[in-house]
Amino acid sequence: MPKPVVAVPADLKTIDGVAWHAAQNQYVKAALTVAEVMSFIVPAFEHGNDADAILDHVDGLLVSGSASNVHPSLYGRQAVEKDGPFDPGRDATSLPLIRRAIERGIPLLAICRGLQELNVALGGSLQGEIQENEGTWDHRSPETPDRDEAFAIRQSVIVREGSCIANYLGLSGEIRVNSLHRQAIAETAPGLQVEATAPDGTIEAVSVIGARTFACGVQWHPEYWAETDHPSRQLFAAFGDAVRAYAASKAG
Ligand SMILES: N[C@@H](CCC(=O)NCCCC(=O)O)C(=O)O
Repeated sequence: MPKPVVAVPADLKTIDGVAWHAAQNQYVKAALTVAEVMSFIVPAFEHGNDADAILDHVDGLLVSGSASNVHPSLYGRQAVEKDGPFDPGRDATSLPLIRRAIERGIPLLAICRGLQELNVALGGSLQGEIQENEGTWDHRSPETPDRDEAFAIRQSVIVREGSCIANYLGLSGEIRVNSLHRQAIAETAPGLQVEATAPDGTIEAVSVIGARTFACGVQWHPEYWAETDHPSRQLFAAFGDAVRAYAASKAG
């Protein structure tokens, strides 16, 4: 069977004054080396993308992290300056892909911003600057130019017993993860169940209730240490297995 392909929504970024549709290497590399799937980077157009036309040609959907934030208007709030930076093209591409992948039973792994997009796509809401809330940790990365340091594994997360994530990891209870976010789920979407939380109560993982296949979002970054960190590797390997199963089912 040919190597399966997953869609990866790009970010729309300006690099040296030029607009690029780009995905970070760490996500597509983990997809290739650990999930053993290829990535099809989807341009982040605000108008004109056809989610079904894209999903007809792939076997999974991998929604990556990004320093940009989902626009608050998508979950019923007025945007204020500190809610940015925004990427409306990414929002307009990811949310329809997420909804249709779930409806069509196509495997979905959503990471960090991707978990936030999953929650908004299904009708939930987000909160910003969570570190300013009383009793909430600072989940942002340390100020450092060193990416390994920024993505260092440094935070506890409690995986709920009997959850999908626990099944994929082969364990429940405390795991250690990295953390690079200042937003988090406020209201969990109706179709999602909480799979893991940080000791400060921050939601760290969700899954789609009744999903026909792998359909999870995590607030941490399993892609970054996917080759060396056990829970990270387990998650990407399980996603890859679900993608291969879906591809095989399409082949009939
Ligand atoms: N912007 C959102 C989501 C955070 C996120 O996806 N972080 C990824 C790390 C950014 C990078 O690659 O440098 C939030 O802040 O909650």
